[in-house]
Amino acid sequence: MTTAPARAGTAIGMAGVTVRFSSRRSQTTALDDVSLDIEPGEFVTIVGPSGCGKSTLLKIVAGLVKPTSGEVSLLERPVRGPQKDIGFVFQKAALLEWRGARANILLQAEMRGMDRTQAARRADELIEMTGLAGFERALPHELSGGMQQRVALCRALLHAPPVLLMDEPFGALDALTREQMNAELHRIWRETGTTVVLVTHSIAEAVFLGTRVVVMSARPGRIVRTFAVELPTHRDYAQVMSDPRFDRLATDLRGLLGSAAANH
Ligand SMILES: Nc1ncnc2c1ncn2[C@@H]1O[C@H](COP(=O)(O)OP(=O)(O)OP(=O)(O)O)[C@@H](O)[C@H]1O
Repeated sequence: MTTAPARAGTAIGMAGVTVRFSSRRSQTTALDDVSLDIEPGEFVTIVGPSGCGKSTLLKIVAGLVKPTSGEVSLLERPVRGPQKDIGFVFQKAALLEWRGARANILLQAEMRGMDRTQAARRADELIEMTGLAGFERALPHELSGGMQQRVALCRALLHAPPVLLMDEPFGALDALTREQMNAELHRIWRETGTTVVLVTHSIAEAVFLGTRVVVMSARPGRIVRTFAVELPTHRDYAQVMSDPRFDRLATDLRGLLGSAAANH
């Protein structure tokens, strides 16, 4: 499997980022003075109450939303518009209903004008890696929710982006499928070396996947605290769940977020 290119320096940099949305009737401060540096190869998970600006933070990095003030960089270059060096996975897989799984994955290649042979090889590697083999031609409605998200993940990884942004990608899945997807994503992250930023409402998911957990406050979103996750890089789901270090961190996070926001 091709690994994301190793890069020195900062993968994502945010300094004093504030985002205000204005309409004729109201003004919302979604992010307030957010500063965060993410190193290449990190897996940063972001938790916080609903509406605190988590999705906005990802969109800022992707260049889809412009900060009202502050600086954002991706791979040490200032973000001035939509970024190509990223993959983005949303809560809904957003697949084309009339295309099979493999053709949906290859959409990424078509949009980017990638070399067809190389893209096809990469698609097959990813299909293998995510357990989609045998379902290449299946249409989205013939796939389970978990499989649809696997297709979306493969599509986001097709061009081997150095940075992968994920906005509650497993929020709509049942608990068991979600655990499986967590374990798979963790393995894919280890194998590819991609820098990942994942937004989640699940404390368990944040701790299991993260090398660092960022906790945000209710709107206007600020970073309350970041926690380094003191768990081995190689993680087994069942083992992690019974690890006292997991329990301690999950308890700390729950305390910070308050029971209303916790969805463990
Ligand atoms: N394009 C927009 N125009 C106006 N307001 C917006 C826009 N995008 C987001 N907001 C507002 O900014 C705030 C933060 O939204 P955002 O979607 O980033 O929060 P979130 O933490 O991801 O929420 P959730 O956890 O519920 O998905 C919300 O109050 C939202 O209504």
